[in-house]
Amino acid sequence: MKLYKKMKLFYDLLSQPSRTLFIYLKLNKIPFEACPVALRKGEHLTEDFKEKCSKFGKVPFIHDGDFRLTESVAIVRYLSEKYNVNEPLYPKDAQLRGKIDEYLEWQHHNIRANCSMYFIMKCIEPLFKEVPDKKLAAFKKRMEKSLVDIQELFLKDQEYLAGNSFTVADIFAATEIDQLRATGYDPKDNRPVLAAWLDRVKSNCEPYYSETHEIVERFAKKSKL
Ligand SMILES: N[C@@H](CCC(=O)N[C@@H](CS)C(=O)NCC(=O)O)C(=O)O
Repeated sequence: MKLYKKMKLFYDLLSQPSRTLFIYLKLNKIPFEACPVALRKGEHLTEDFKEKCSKFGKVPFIHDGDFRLTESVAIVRYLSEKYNVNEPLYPKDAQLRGKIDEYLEWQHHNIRANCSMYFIMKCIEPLFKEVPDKKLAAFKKRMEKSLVDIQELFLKDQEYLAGNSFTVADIFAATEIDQLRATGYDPKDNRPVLAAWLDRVKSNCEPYYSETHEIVERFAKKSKL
């Protein structure tokens, strides 16, 4: 009998792309061994970690036997090919996939950069140094511009980011946008289009959405105290 080793996913649920991959794997019923890495404890900062685990010293990453891969978007593409689970979250159809990839390329310098920088300025940097109000305001402005773009450039005439079907692009975006609640900022406020989309994405991902966002929920509650 041939014994297959399960792929290992290294992640921290406080990391947006980690939550995306966790949800993606669960929705596609791809078996994996969950290997949490506690970023807050600095478990990823050692040279040993970089050499043996992830050359970039970041999560998420996978070990699939001897094969190691970092970068969440690259991992989704690898998994969709390896497990042939393209439909419906990352369809093979050239035009459908083109639209998903359009968002995935756009997000790096927009939603990903601007929402995570606001989170860092509001929740992480103050643990080490004072963040001037002016600096925080500048990051807030960029983050809000990205939210406007999501509504106006992507959701104007369609239900989801890449068309009228729920895809992996929506999972990537929702995990970034929802994390803003941990800073005490509700991205749904005064944005009915974005709010309705976020609710749709969440219900497509349940029960894994709630499972992976428990930590965001905890931060959000704390931010209101
Ligand atoms: N582009 C990467 C981003 C990876 C990344 O920035 N991970 C963060 C958590 S969200 C991390 O591990 N940060 C630890 C550090 O930079 O020390 C991906 O999509 O996988």
